[in-house]
Amino acid sequence: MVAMSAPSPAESEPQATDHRAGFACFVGRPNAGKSTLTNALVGTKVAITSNRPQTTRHTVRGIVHRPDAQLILVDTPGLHKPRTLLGERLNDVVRTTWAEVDVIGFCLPANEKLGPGDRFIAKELASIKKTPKIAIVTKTDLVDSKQLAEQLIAIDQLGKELGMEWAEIVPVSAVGAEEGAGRSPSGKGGGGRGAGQVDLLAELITPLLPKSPALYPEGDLTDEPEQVMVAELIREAALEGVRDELPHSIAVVVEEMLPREDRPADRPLLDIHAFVYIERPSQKGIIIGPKGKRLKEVGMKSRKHIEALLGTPVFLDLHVKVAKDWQRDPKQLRKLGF
Ligand SMILES: Nc1nc2c(ncn2[C@@H]2O[C@H](COP(=O)(O)OP(=O)(O)OP(=O)(O)O)[C@@H](O)[C@H]2O)c(=O)[nH]1
Repeated sequence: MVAMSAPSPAESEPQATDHRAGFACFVGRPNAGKSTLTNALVGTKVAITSNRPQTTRHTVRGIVHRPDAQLILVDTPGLHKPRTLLGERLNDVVRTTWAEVDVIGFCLPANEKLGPGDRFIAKELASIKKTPKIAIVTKTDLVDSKQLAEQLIAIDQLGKELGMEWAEIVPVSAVGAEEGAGRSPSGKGGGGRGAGQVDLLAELITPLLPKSPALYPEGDLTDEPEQVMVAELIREAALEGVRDELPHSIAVVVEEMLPREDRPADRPLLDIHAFVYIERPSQKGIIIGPKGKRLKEVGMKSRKHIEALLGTPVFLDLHVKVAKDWQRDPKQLRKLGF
């Protein structure tokens, strides 16, 4: 790090010396609201969200640009009991990330009592001494103020029990703050406060980041390759409405993204060819649906999101392929990007 000099009398560029930049990650059990919060902070849909647990596979970085700081968000999968090789690798990814970031945000939903899953993560967090931890109470729009207060106290106590000091305990609602969040709040709490609370969170994280000039060019929202982002959006659409046993069996790989030739400059079209991988032939029918209806819907839905992300019209060509037991096969895992 560059040593900071004493404030110059001219005070010509205070922002340059006070600027901070660094990495933060959100942890918490599945469904705690990590991806939604990442999107709300970044202000666009970069991490996939779903009402199903453990949908986040790739470490998607969202970049928050503020006048005084650049916050790079690393979105990790949930930490859970590993049952497969994939599970083990995901847990390794999580722990490595925790040790490397400047701040950890521990997400705890306001509407669910602290459980064994939260304690398991909190214990692991307590063992990472150096990284400051912020407790983030998510989904505050789903509870009343009494329930929120109880949760804040419980979290404070949990920290004390584990001999861990929270740098902050911050309540947030991402509803109303995120473009595309779309789910309506229950009306119990203060819906619509979302954006302000999310900004406050960014403000509280900023002083915990090291002093540094911006690390990414202004305007960059993520450094994930576009193909990975596109694959995530397709996977999200494919997961919608499928039965519980399927989510872990779906992987998406974008094989090719090419601008269509012979198009006038003002009417470009991007051809995207992607494969939806499943583990067993019996799962094919579920994904494709009667007369291909489901797959068509998946294509239409994800195409809209992809077009919004890339800012260009897209022709999406989706194929379903069986990659037998890909979760247990290291070679297949590598091929699928894990
Ligand atoms: N009402 C409300 N719902 C929220 C809020 N934040 C997230 N949710 C919902 O909670 C569910 C889970 O949110 P995610 O952001 O996908 O949770 P996650 O922690 O990233 O989940 P994994 O990827 O499974 O680890 C989704 O249905 C979200 O719409 C919030 O502030 N208010």
